[in-house]
Order: sequence, then C-alpha cells, then structure tokens
Amino acid sequence: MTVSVAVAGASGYAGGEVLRLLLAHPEVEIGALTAHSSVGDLLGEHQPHLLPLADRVLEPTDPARLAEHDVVVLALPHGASGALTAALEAIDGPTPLLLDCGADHRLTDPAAWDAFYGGDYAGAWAYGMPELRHAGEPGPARAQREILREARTVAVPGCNVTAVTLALQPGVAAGVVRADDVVAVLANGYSGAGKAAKTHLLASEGLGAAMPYAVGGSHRHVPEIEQNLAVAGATGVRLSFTPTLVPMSRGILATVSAPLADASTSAAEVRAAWERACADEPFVHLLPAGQWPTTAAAVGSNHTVLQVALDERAGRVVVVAALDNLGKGTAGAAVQSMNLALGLPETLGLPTTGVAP
Ligand SMILES: NC(=O)C1=CN([C@@H]2O[C@H](COP(=O)(O)OP(=O)(O)OC[C@H]3O[C@@H](n4cnc5c(N)ncnc54)[C@H](OP(=O)(O)O)[C@@H]3O)[C@@H](O)[C@H]2O)C=CC1
Ligand SMILES: CC(=O)N[C@@H](CCC(=O)OP(=O)(O)O)C(=O)O
Repeated sequence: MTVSVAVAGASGYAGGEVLRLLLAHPEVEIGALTAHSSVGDLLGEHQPHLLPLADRVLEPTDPARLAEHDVVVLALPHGASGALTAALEAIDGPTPLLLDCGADHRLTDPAAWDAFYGGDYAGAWAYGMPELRHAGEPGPARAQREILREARTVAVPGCNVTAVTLALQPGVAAGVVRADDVVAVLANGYSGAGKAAKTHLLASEGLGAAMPYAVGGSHRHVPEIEQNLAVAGATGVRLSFTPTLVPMSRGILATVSAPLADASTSAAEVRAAWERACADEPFVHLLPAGQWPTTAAAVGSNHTVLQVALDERAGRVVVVAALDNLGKGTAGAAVQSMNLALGLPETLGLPTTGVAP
C-alpha cells in the first residue's frame, strides 16, 4: 500500500516534523506541500533539514488541491482548520483521511471552546491519543486506538496535554490517585510556540532565562487535560497547570502530582499501577526505579518517558514525564493515528530512539 499525503502548514515547525517522519515512512508518498505567507518559496528555504524535499515549491492551501490525496495533515494556527476542512469535506468524491494538528477539533464541549479559544466551534473529531482509555463506559475499558482504527477525521492532541495525560492516566484508571487536586508544572522548549515571531520569544530575552506563561489557569490546554482525565475515569477533576519556557528548542518535562486516593497505598502498589498501564504501550516507557526522565531522552523519538514516586510526607504521587513536543507531542501522534486509521501497524515509521547528547 502506498498512500499520498499532503501537508498543509509545511513551512511551520509541526508541518516540518510531520514531513521528517513521513520521509522515513515506508508506505507514504509525499504530495502537495502548502503554506500561507510563504507560498511560492522552496521548502528548503524554510526547512533546511529536509534535504530530499528542498526543491519542492510551497503551494497555496487550496481545499481542492488537498482533496486529491489519500491523507491530509493540517498543521495550521488555531482557528484556520475549521473552515478549511468544511470546504474539503464539501468537495465531491472521497474525502481524504484528515489529521488536524491544531486545536480546532479537540474539545467535545463547545462551552470550553468558547471559554479558552473563541470563534466558531468546529466540532470534535476522533481524539488522536491511542493510549487514552475510556474507563467511564459500561464494559471493559476501551482504548482510543480502537476508535482511531475506524476514524476518518482525527484531532491530534496538544503537546502539553499529551505529557500530563500520559503521566497521570495510569493512576486515575487504577483508582490510585484522586484527580480533584492535580498540580502540573512544565518546562517547555521554544518550538512549542511555533515559528511566527513573538516579542517575548527573542533569543536575547529567552536564552539564559526561565519564563512562566499562562499562569493562573488560563492556558488553553486546561480543558483538554480535564476532558482526558474524565474519559479515563476521573470525577471532579481540578487542575492547576503552569508551563514555563526554558532555553531549549524542543522538549517538555512535566512534573505532575495528585493526592493518593487511599492513604495506606504503598510505594510498591503505586509503581505497580504504572507498570501495568505502560507494559503493552509501544510509546510510553516507564524507567527503572531510581532513574528520572530528561527531555534529552525523548527528543527525536516518539516516546513519552515516565517515572513515578510516592511522596509519603505529602501523601501525593509525583510523576515526571518527558516528551518531544514536535514528536509524540504532535507529528508522532499524527503519524501513529494515521497508521491506525489506515490499518497499518501502529508503530510503522515512528522513531523509538532519541538524539543525544
Ligand atoms: N509547535 C508545537 O510544538 C506544536 C504545535 N501544534 C499545533 O500545530 C499547529 C501548527 O503549529 P506550528 O507548526 O508550531 O506553527 P508555525 O507558526 O511554525 O507554522 C504555522 C504554519 O501554518 C501556515 N499558516 C499560517 N496561517 C495560515 C492560514 N491562514 N492558512 C493556511 N496556512 C496557514 C504557516 O504558513 P506560512 O509560514 O507560509 O505563513 C505555517 O506553515 C498549531 O495549531 C499548533 O498549535 C500542536 C502541538 C505542538
Ligand atoms: C512553548 C509554547 O508556547 N508551547 C505551546 C504548545 C502548543 C501546543 O501544544 O499546541 P496547540 O497550541 O496546538 O495546543 C503552548 O504551551 O501553548
């Protein structure tokens, strides 16, 4: 099987990483590469690391052109994909498999969209986190990967959301932690903010400094994390979420804590819950006891690397998660979801090793 894949937003960071992964994917032929302000430029001017595609010309983001493909990956700013995908779906003929790396189709609650994004609500698509488990439904817990196998439209999760959800889900699903007092503090690389120039992201200000942002519960990923934890079986979710920019280009290190549901739970029982949840996951890796995740261990790979500990004095479980915001945090999740929706092996073409030092 060879599938043709178009990438919209090919000049951006997320689009560039999608292309890097697709170049190594054995079943993919890369089709149209589209952009916005850089239409007409060569891809090599914007993505110098993607040498095999350096001579490709960036095309306008035209729904009819995108519709010529088997798969379309959208890596556009928030709010840009809703109208575009509506136009794409209205075109006669089979609609391509659509994967949206932006936020437009992630939230199932229109009120949450209004509160944190605003503008037209585009509806919710199949959520592109194969590891998410639906605990709240009758019958055995269903993994999101089963839903993705049937999906034709996929909303790729936010990168911070992936780190916090994969960190805490094992404890929520096992009933080991309560989710009514979750605290997440993250160190974030600059590429998470995208390529568009932002004054607070000047190298002269960011190099050598750590800078918190979206403090006080205003970050757009709060409702998405709450949504995921509720799917995993949590009730009454309350989350304090604080990201911090640190001088690295890629990577997220999330430190997430939550109170023990039962104060008598031992450290061994806590660890056992995470071991069970991670055992069969190809891209969620629990380190041996005593080792701690670093962003360097995850950058370049599709892994989320975890460690869990019990803080007995505080009565809280502490989980540290590291991932590559552009890898498992975006492009890797898009390709993993694409594989499932196309009936391919879930792990096909996805890197399992990082880049170090
Ligand atoms: N960076 C990250 O770590 C993550 C990003 N995402 C999401 O992925 C999406 C892309 O992010 P990122 O790559 O970082 O952003 P960038 O700013 O790096 O890239 C944005 C891309 O979208 C194109 N574009 C801008 N406006 C329009 C428009 N109106 N119509 C069509 N194309 C447009 C740009 O083209 P041009 O350059 O020609 O103007 C560029 O190719 C966002 O929704 C982001 O939230 C999700 C998870 C993590
Ligand atoms: C450093 C930085 O600014 N990171 C971004 C990550 C964006 C992301 O994950 O994607 P979506 O915007 O598609 O949700 C942030 O925290 O908002």
